[in-house]
Amino acid sequence: ELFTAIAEVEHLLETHKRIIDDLDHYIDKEERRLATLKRHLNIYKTEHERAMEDIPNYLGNPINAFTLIKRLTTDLDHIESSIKIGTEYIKNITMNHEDVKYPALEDLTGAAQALTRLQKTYNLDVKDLAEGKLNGVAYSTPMSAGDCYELGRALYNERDYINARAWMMEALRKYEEENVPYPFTEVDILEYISFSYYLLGDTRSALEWTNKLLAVDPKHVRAKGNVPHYKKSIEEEEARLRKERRGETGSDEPKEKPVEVTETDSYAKERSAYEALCRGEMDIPVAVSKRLTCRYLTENHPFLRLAPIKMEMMYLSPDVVVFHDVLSDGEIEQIKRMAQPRFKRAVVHDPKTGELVPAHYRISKSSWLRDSESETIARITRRVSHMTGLSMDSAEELQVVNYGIGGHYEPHYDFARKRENAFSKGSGNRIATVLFYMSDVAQGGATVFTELGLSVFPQRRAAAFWLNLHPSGEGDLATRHAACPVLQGSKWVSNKWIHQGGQELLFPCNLEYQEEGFVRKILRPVPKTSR
Ligand SMILES: O=C(O)CCC(=O)C(=O)O
Ligand SMILES: [Fe+2]
Repeated sequence: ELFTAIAEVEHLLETHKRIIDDLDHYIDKEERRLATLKRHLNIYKTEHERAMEDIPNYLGNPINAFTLIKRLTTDLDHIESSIKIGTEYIKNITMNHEDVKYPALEDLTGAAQALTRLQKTYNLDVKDLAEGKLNGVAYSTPMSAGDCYELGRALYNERDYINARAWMMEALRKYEEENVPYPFTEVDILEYISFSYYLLGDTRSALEWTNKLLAVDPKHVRAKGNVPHYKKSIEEEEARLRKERRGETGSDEPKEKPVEVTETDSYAKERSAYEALCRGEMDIPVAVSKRLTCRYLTENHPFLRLAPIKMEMMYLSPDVVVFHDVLSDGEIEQIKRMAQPRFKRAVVHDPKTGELVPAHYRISKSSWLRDSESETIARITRRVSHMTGLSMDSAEELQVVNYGIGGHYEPHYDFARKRENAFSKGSGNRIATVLFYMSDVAQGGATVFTELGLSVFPQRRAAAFWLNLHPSGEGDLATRHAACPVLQGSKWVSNKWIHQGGQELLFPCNLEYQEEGFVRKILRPVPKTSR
């Protein structure tokens, strides 16, 4: 599960370095198969140097992270099998190094899925990505035919035939250009392309590509076997179409079904808003934006008179606020140092079993820090109280999160929707969220509010704040939000979730819905007369 946090992928560079050393030694001893080995070694070396120049920037690039994992999984298998020739020394590279971490095939799949997620969310062109370009600008080393093939294979095994086909097409193009020996052949690529077409229901194209395959290898048994099968299903399809054109539908069903709004429709609508927001393509309504202001917050606590907090309104009703420069660089480094050794892959509640399980829609690693562990953490909790005017009596510990390769968290609410979950700890539901940004993110990684049409891009040292509940205590559905996939960079955040318990006197509940200026009211704005 290395792929679920970029900070963990960094360990692989040590492993990466070991492999370089071993291979170097081996080449001194053995001259056979030198061509293949040297090619691999050169890639490892160049990439490693590039990585060492600026590790966070290098690993923050998901293509680099993918190819790094690939070099340490499937490429390594190929290396091992191509150098079997009597060298006990190098036979088991992976066995000699028990002290370093190796990625597993699951990491390769995770990284491949991440690339597809990024490609879909940010409308990236497969060809550009394969060339190592992002929005036309150089982004990473161009991918090789082998990289594209391995990515296509991982996607095929995940049954993502559309993307598998797109990457296999790139593999084919590069294979023809590169002219280097690979453990797979052009025929293998052609076979993946035709199977993908077939499985996508495009039998004509499947047949066309099978014929291309047979032109290269006329004896290919599986391909020869498939041709009559494809032809038959094309004929059947044509017969059905002819029949339909003659008006013989063969059933009494009405031709046009009534339009219903289904769950899938609302899912698709949210999905497209989510992706557009991630790309920063949506603006909030002018009626809201023209009323947005910034000011210094000085009133919540006497301490703020000495150190006012810069407060920027991002949305009104429900209010979303960003406080600027509320963490220091030293605090951020200390939080990361404390959190990382305890990282666990993020889990979500399985609504069926109620158990905590890893999920593809939340790719990150996280851990929890208590106030009692360090004065820094306790100070940050006090600052949250000053910032928000809320009691920390029932707040959760500080949750520290690092996102993985293409890491994200799909649209969700922070409050518990089931009564039994909302009151399980006796402290009530999560009334408010303070989300600290502990890194800038070069590209992607916005926090987006799908109901509001609001994108908040991370700014190191800032914190976003909003209330999740109406004054009545009911969850505010307008607070639905998500963390967009990280396109470039390593995104670190921490969450402080504040509960209802302890706010009773500060902030009495009533039966109203989230009213105008709810957050602004808690933050006790300067009275109008003094403005
Ligand atoms: O990382 C983000 O931008 C949002 C994270 C989030 O919503 C959560 O952890 O609940
Ligand atoms: Fe959240």
